[in-house]
Amino acid sequence: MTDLKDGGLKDAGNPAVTGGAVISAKDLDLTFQTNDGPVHALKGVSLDIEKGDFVSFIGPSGCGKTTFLRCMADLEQPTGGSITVNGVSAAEARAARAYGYVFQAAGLYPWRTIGGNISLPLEIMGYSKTEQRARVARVLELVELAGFENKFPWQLSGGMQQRASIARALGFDADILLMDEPFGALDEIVRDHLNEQLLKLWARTEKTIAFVTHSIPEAVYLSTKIVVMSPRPGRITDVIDSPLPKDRPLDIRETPEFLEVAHRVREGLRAGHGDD
Ligand SMILES: Nc1ncnc2c1ncn2[C@@H]1O[C@H](COP(=O)(O)OP(=O)(O)OP(=O)(O)O)[C@@H](O)[C@H]1O
Repeated sequence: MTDLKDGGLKDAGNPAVTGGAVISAKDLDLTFQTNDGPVHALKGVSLDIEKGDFVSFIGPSGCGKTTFLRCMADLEQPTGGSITVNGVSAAEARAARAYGYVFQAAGLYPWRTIGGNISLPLEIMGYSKTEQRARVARVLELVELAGFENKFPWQLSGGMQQRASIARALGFDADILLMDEPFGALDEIVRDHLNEQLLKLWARTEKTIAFVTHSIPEAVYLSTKIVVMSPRPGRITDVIDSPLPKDRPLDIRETPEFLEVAHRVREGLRAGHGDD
């Protein structure tokens, strides 16, 4: 399922971001043609994601969150509107390896060690062995998996495997990380811990992150901006700029500010349902 070319990150400097949005969608539409007729997945979706933003997408199942992320990654072609990534088309950004993509399932090759999995895209891109080793060590340290390089995926817990998959997506130093429900399959305690680690990683690396989730607390805890989507055809019904400080201990989730944002997200989800 995981295409490593898609999970890779580009090497050269980012193209043409000169102050504008890192990701900019304008009036995006996507209709899939299926045997059962057209499926209208996205309708009139417009959004700007600025450099350094942590943007979460939340909405009911089938509302087009993954489809939108895949449009950013040039893995789906919109049937209307436009999208730019780093100031160029999604296709050009993909060719320049502008982003790392983390899937819901870690998608690690069981016959390769953790280090081997992380270095695979680097190998494909022709990095020297020395450079590969240095990069693997650096990203493993970033996801707090230093020392696990020679383990095989099955020797790691689900949460550790997901961290390894994040490390793989960090290998090329792209400034954009696209994450599709990376922690959806994990239990709550592990998820809390990974949420904390992801925030630290984001603060350290200053990446721009687009993150799909079903969890209101996860969206509110992680994001600088929360995008609420409606049931199909997926539209954006609310964009909430988080008032929470960047530094967020887990117990911030019990503060009135946090609960207020969570309430607004919940209301947005309800209102979206009401439109149908
Ligand atoms: N390749 C495809 N061909 C046909 N229909 C598709 C395709 N990909 C997605 N869809 C449909 O488009 C709609 C949006 O799907 P998408 O996966 O983007 O939703 P989602 O919000 O990410 O859902 P979930 O939260 O369940 O993962 C769904 O109705 C889905 O069945």
